[in-house]
This record gives sequence, structure tokens and C-alpha cells, in this order.
Amino acid sequence: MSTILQGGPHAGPRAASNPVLSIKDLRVSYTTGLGTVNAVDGVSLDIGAGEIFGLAGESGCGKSTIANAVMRLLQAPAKITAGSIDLNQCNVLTLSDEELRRTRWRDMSMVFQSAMNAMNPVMTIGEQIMDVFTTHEKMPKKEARERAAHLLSLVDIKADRLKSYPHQLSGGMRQRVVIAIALALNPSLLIMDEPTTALDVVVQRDIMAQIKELQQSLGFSVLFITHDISLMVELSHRMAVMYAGRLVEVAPSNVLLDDPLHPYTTALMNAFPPLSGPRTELLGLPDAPPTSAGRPSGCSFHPRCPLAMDACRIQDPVLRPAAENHDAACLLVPEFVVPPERLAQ
Ligand SMILES: Nc1ncnc2c1ncn2[C@@H]1O[C@H](COP(=O)(O)OP(=O)(O)OP(=O)(O)O)[C@@H](O)[C@H]1O
Repeated sequence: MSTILQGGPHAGPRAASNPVLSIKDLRVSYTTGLGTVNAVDGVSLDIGAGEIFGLAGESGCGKSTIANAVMRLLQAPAKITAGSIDLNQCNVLTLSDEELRRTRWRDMSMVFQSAMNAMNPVMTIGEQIMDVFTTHEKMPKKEARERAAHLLSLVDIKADRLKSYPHQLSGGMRQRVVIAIALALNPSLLIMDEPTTALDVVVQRDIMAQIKELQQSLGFSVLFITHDISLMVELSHRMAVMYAGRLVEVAPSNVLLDDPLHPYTTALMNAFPPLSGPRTELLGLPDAPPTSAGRPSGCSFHPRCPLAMDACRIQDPVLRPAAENHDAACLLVPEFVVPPERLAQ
């Protein structure tokens, strides 16, 4: 299997003027007996055609909530209180149930961490893949079978596996099948929320390399969530770092790795901590992120920030340009000003 880095990891485009996915000022809260958690607190991001966009941050910072909001999978007590989500210039939040049914799979699909365990145990692999075709495209069974075999070949699984049941396949193979199913109708956006975390490291890398190859040949865009920042940096063109429901830094992934501007990004990059599972202290940083108790005054990160100044306790920094194609939300980072000679061009 070729390495993920084949062809350079950051050769992809920037978010285009016509993004595939455009999220504007998204706000999502969960209200429970313990109070209200503003899980996503004003997030905006664009993902361009053919772009792999990574979302990083500690457990509980709101990554899955964003993914589920895009797929319209959020359920009570979650509530989208503001913002818009446009997929191919179509507002996902106002789609009817029927429109949503057509949009899922065809325009966007999602691979979850535990998806491989959610396959129907009494249906063969072939039946499960063909189900997508016959339900959404009303095609004859023979054609569906041929397309199912072709899909399996894309993820390096032989056609005779169409007759296998999920329990007859390894975990890695099952997850490959799930990825094939997600790509069955050639969606423009693939969302992957911890897609390989349950698998061993070698299998994880193989699968991600395969996704990278498929992405290059089929051209879909990806929203990629993983706790493995090193994998994310290798795989994604651009990355956003999230803290307590907000994006605190967005840049091309190699720039973020080499020149992180936000102290939280630096801590993440240095520590490569476990970003899922129980909340733990970040190496080199005290305490855990703010919880439902609410955000601290000023910058949410200031109680943990080794560089916090007095102003950080008062002023809440917004995400703003810090360099070309590089945004950060930190008072320590001066705002990027486009040179006047460039403005004149
Ligand atoms: N069903 C729910 N009810 C109440 N609060 C919830 C619910 N789901 C998520 N939350 C809260 O919303 C916040 C964001 O959670 P989310 O799962 O989006 O974070 P995450 O970054 O994806 O974390 P992880 O990496 O652990 O999956 C957390 O504080 C979480 O406790």
C-alpha cells in the first residue's frame, strides 16, 4: 500500500469561492437537567471541492456535534439555535424529510467510528451494498450486483466477498465495506468521524491511504475528525483546531504543524494526547477544558494558557487573519494586514 503522503499531503486546493460545504455561525446547544451546554458556539468554515479538511480538538469540544449537524442527525436535547449549513449551495437545515433522504448518500455520507459494528449481521455484504443502489436509484438487481462488485474492488476487496456475512470479515475489511457503501452514490462530501479509531494502527494507516487514493481519483471532499493529529496532518489539506465549541485556529495542515500560532494548537501538537474517551489533563497544560459550568470570562483558554496576559481574562478574541490563509483567535497574535502594494494590484 502506498503511503498517505504520496503526491504531497498539502497539494489540494484552498476552500474555493464556491465551497462544497459552507457552515456559517453555527450554534448548537444541549439543554439537560444540569443546564445548557453551548457545544458549538459560532463556528464558520468552508470546505472546497476535493479538499480534505481536518477538525481537531480535545474530547467534548464539539467536533461530532458539527458533523452530526451537517448530516442533520442531531436529536433532542440538541438544538441548532443559529447559523446555516450549505451543501453545494443548498441549505441543509431547511430540507424536508424527503429532500434530506435524497441528499444523504447522494450528496453527503458519513462513516462513524463504530460503523463496522452497525452492519446488519443477517444480510450479506452484497445485499447491504445493493440495498443502497436499489433504494436510491431503482436499478435492476443485476446492475446493482455489478456496481457492488466494482465498489468492493475500489477498497481492495474481491467480488467473491459479496456473499460473505459481516462476521466473516475482519474489522478492517468491514470498515472498508462501510467506506465503500458511503461512496456508493458518489457523494460530493464524505464525513469521517473517527473512522478507524477502533482498528489497529497498521490497518488504520492502510485504510486512510486508501481513502486518500479514492479521494484523489473520485474528487470528493472530506470532513475528517480524528484524535490522531499526526494522521490528520498527513492526510488533510487544511485543519481547524477547536476549543470549547469554537474554532481557535485554521490553516493549511503543514503550516499548522510547523508554525502553530495559538498556544492551544501548540499544546496539541506537542502532546498528541488522547482526544477521545474520558477527559484528561493535556500534557503541559493544567486542568480540562470548560464544561457545562460555562465559559470563563475573556478567552476561554486563558485559565490553562501558559502565555495568558491580563487582557486575556477580559477580552474574548475572535478568529481573524493572522497570516495569509491562516486564522487564529488569540490576543497575542497580531492581525494580518494585507500589504498596501497588494491591495493596489
Ligand atoms: N446528547 C447530549 N446531551 C447532552 N450533552 C451532550 C450530548 N452530546 C454531546 N453533548 C455535550 O456537547 C459537548 C460537545 O460534544 P461532542 O460529542 O460534539 O464533542 P467531541 O469533540 O466530538 O468529543 P469526542 O471526541 O469525545 O467525541 C460536550 O460537552 C458534550 O458533553
